Amino acid sequence: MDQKNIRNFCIIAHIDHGKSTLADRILELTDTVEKREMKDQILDSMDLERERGITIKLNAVQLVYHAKDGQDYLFHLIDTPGHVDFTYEVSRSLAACDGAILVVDAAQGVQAQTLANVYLALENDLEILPVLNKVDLPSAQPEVVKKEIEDLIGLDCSEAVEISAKSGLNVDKVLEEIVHKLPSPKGDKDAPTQALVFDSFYDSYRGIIAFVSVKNGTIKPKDKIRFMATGAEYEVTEVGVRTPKEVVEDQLNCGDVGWVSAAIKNIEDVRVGDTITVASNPASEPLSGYREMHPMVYCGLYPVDNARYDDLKEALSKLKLNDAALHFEPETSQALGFGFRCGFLGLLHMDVVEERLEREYNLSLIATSPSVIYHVYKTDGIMEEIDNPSALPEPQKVDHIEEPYVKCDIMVPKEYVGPMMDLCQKKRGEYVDLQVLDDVRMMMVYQMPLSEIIYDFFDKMKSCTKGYASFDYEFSGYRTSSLVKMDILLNGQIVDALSTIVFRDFAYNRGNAMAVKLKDLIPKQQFEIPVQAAIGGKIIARTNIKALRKNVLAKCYGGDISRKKKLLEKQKEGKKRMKMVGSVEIPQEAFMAVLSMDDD
Ligand SMILES: Nc1nc2c(ncn2[C@@H]2O[C@H](COP(=O)(O)OP(=O)(O)OP(=O)(O)O)[C@@H](O)[C@H]2O)c(=O)[nH]1
Repeated sequence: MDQKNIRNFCIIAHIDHGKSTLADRILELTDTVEKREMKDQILDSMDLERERGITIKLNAVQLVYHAKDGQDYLFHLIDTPGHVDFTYEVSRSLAACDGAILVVDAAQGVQAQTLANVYLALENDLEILPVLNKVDLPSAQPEVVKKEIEDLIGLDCSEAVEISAKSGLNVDKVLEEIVHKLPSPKGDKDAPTQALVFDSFYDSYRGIIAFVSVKNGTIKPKDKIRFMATGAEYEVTEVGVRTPKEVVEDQLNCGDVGWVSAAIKNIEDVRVGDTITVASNPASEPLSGYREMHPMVYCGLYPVDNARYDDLKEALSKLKLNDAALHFEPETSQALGFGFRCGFLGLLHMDVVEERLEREYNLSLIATSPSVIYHVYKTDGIMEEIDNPSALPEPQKVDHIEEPYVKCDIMVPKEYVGPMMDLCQKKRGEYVDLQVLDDVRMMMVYQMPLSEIIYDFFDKMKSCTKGYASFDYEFSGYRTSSLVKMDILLNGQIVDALSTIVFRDFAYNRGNAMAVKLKDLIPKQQFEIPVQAAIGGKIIARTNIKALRKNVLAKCYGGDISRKKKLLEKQKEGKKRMKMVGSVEIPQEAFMAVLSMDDD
């Protein structure tokens, strides 16, 4: 198709404003997906996404639109996630596009991630098309929200289409707007090939498949391609697009968004953000890639069955192809054995990775409590980056510790400013600014320690504002804090995987809350187990898990052996996610206790 009839765009929005629903309607209206195959949120192809109702991965699909001017247009649509943890996916999608549809919920108005995603789109020089969604809702106020978009973002909304992605109202008008208002790709078909790798995944038959946006030149089977960052070369076996089914094509041209298969077996060779060129006529420069993402949150992942260490290693390498923001390196724990220290962009990301490893790679895992990266300045003048509390040097060797801070932008209705300020204060937040956004809302700006945000800030914010607040944060630097390592002892033994780094003034409360929570979570065993929290050898909290004398076989009168077997099986099932540490069996939940305890 003629390059001027191609439109590459993505849909951006705050979480739940209706991106995936709009994508569904667009696929329907363009007959991309047959009616009988249509299901809700069709681009959310992972089971996990459908169950949770959120988009985790970007998804690219090609469709043909017969426009009112009588011409056919080729659209490449990329659906993107809305949650702050997946901003990395969004920024990659944006770099593959020329335009973006900005979906704003006409009842909720502009939210924190609406702004964050618009800024990302502007950084990538994208043309932005504002669309007001959910106008079917009685609470929708499209005119008010349009004004909000104009005032807060500075986008002209005089021609913004008012739609209901749910019913399909006016979605046809959005398609026409895409044709008339978004630009076509600018590249040159005859120039040396430059294709941006924006995603990849591992296919057990074909090897690694790379998703690319071809910015210049072409890619076709038999071409010898070169990954410009790694220098690896492969012969292309097949190219194609997704519609959303995989379709094989003769070649990918400048302006196309599709996949390249080249029997790539070495995971290290394919990096998201790299540029593919053709070795016989190589481009002199790679395309500008993406900002390297640095994980914000770390935790240890260990196989429940130590024998599956190598499987976990392979699974992490494969998953990384599909999730460029995931980092991992081997580590050992006295309590848990061999595993990996993994870095994530946030807690939701961590949760999703763990669940994908379990589902897609059939692993049973123990995850340790999440931690941020601390800068530990030792008395010998050396600074160590510590992402695992148990690796913190002895207190006498530590001069001072710095922790990461983030700048939080919180949008909140006026009546909740008070409770929200209380919450920020409790979380060691430092007030920066308070601005009036419009008649109803304020924007609060705080500097906060990241470690306070990653635990339960989001849930607490939701409950103290009845779900009306939204927030976004970005890393703002390291600051010195009074921090100490808190150890947990079970049966008199320190369990390294349960150590945490806490703010000194919070230590007693946290220690108590942790001991109480562990008492709840660790099942009673044949003997009494003392649970203690300690700082530098000093016990600050203590409780006991009482002994239990439960005989599961007591209920089996007589000699019914099959029933006996069943009961034993059942007991074994229950133990699956348990890890024997010393003489105490600890369930997975206990390692995450810090996330769910109430220490206020
Ligand atoms: N009433 C109404 N509900 C809608 C409309 N569009 C979407 N929804 C609902 O809003 C919810 C969120 O829609 P999604 O399309 O999943 O939102 P999303 O922006 O893709 O969410 P993430 O991918 O998780 O960021 C779903 O329950 C939809 O059914 C609409 O036009 N009207």
